[in-house]
Amino acid sequence: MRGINTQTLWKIMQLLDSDQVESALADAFEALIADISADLGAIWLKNSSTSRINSIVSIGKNNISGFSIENKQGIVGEACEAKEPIFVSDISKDERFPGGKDEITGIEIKNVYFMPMIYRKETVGCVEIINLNRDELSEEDIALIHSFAGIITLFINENGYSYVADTKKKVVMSLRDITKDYPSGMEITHVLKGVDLDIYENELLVILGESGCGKTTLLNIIGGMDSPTNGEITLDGKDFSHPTEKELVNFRRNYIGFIFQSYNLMPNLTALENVKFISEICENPVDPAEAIDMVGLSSRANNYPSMMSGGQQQRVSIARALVKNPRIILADEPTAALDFSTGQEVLALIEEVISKRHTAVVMVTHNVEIAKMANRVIRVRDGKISSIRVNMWPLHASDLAW
Ligand SMILES: Nc1ncnc2c1ncn2[C@@H]1O[C@H](COP(=O)(O)OP(=O)(O)OP(=O)(O)O)[C@@H](O)[C@H]1O
Repeated sequence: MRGINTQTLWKIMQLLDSDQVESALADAFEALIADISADLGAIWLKNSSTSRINSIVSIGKNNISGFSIENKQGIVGEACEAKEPIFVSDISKDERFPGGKDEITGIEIKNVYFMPMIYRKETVGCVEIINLNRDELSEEDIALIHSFAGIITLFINENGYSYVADTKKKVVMSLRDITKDYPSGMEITHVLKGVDLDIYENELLVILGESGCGKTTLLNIIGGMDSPTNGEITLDGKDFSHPTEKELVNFRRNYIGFIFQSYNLMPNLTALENVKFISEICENPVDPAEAIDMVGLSSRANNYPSMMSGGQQQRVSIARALVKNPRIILADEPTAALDFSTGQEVLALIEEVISKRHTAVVMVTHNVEIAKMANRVIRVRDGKISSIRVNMWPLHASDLAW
């Protein structure tokens, strides 16, 4: 019988001395999923104080980790209660999956395997393995899943690691099955191939991915600067899939703040004027002087961009985003042009904005260190979200190092 392969074992071993638990769990889980050729999966943990079961790591195209399951409900809860694995070989024939779909994610699944994680007779969570097309899991696959669940259960208990559910998360924007095609000559380039994503109030969502995978395209669609080819968008629960040009302009003006790598300030306007200029075109602005004060630049309010350092210019651009009182701030590589300590100060400011103003910040970066301060990290691969990780213990910007 096949054992856990060296790479998966190595990833699991890394768990033992990792302070980035979700990240290490996700890496180990990703290796297991690849090893057994499964499509998607999630690791769920039980919150011992509420019995709520939350997905803490998910691998695959859907935001499974954004979900939690109320006490004892759902099939994950069923597996946890029964303390027995549940294998559903064809969910279209199982009444627990109405319409032949997973009721939480809406994904069309062929089969799914739930392996409860049991420590000293107590269930601490569940490993879920999802196959979109495959018929059966082999005995070897099941043995691997069992070994994996056993090892991570031990690890989780050794480390006293548990999940505290956040029940108050409010979705600002939802994207469902978003695609984006660009014509290139006689061909069509499929840049986004079905993205599902919820953006929550009061969170830092970091988007990582290789160059050319579609991050900026996704950011542009979230910001209303580009339209998807297909898919649905909801804003505060209302459909926004087919906005008129006027609605789009209003959306960009009032809903979204932008922070760019290159600041994009008007050179002939002072710091305060750059911020005022934006405040005059939106509906519900903050006082521009207050926005300048919030970014710690009151003494520089009358300076022109050329008289300011890169870090100070980026602070002005944050004030300019803030002054709109936006629901979402989009930040495209906001620290890429800054040295380490200035970049860290800018990130600390972004952290403060999220905590004080409850704004969602969606940040694209190539810097994986920054992902450690995110509430969630999504990885885009070849036009799809390949994983979403919930970071239970985000670091403060001041604790980052690169
Ligand atoms: N307007 C466009 N017309 C045609 N192709 C485009 C257009 N915009 C982007 N693309 C293509 O879409 C793909 C994804 O581009 P995108 O800028 O979203 O990637 P990215 O992940 O942000 O890359 P990077 O990290 O290098 O900024 C690339 O192959 C790019 O060439």
